[in-house]
Amino acid sequence: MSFTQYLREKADSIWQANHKHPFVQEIGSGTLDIEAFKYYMKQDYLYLIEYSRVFALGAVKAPDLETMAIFSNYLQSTLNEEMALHRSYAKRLGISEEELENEEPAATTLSYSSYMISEAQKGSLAHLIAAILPCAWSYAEIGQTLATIPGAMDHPNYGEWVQMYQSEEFAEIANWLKQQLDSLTASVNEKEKEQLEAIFIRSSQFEYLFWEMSYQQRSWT
Ligand SMILES: Cc1ncc(C[n+]2csc(CCO)c2C)c(N)n1
Repeated sequence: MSFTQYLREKADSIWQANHKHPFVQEIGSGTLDIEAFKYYMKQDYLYLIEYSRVFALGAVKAPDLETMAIFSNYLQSTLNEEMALHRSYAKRLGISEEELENEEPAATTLSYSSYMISEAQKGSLAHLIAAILPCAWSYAEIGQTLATIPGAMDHPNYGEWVQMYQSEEFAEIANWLKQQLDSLTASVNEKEKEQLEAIFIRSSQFEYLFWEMSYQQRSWT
């Protein structure tokens, strides 16, 4: 079994809880409260700004030009494609760009993004990837699952979101990160594997907390 498959199995109960979370389920059924979605969009925009910085750190830590170029491509596609969807959604939902950028991070947004940046800064490239892989991989998995629900991709509010995350492009990002982590861990010792597992689990738990925060529209209290 590959290391990333091992991580996926270790985190399975958390990932199942993410799939079953009412925020995710109600995006699929189209019944999610639009105010919760607006709250999510504003917080996720802040999260993606910090996630982009981790891709930039990936380019800094890359061992060769090819890897560096791929991290730089992902940095540009997050800033200009994934975040463009947030900007266009926001406009449609009546949230201005100014409001998006001036949103205050909620406790979970701040702790999740600070956690990723901290692991990315202090660790190796493998640590950096372990921190961001659950984000890319779980969204690809969720997008593909929701896409099988009749009508989910055509829903006036949530259809575009499902279309984006079920796309081949996002599956490719997750697959590339998995391949990198598998090859970087081919010759690392057990102690380092345990550290990477702890990071992967922690980010998977943060994914759960992010759905929960959004569903409750909870900031700091
Ligand atoms: C809390 C949260 N977790 C994961 C994603 C999804 N995501 C973030 S970056 C990326 C890959 C590169 O664009 C993906 C799939 C999100 N939007 N918000």
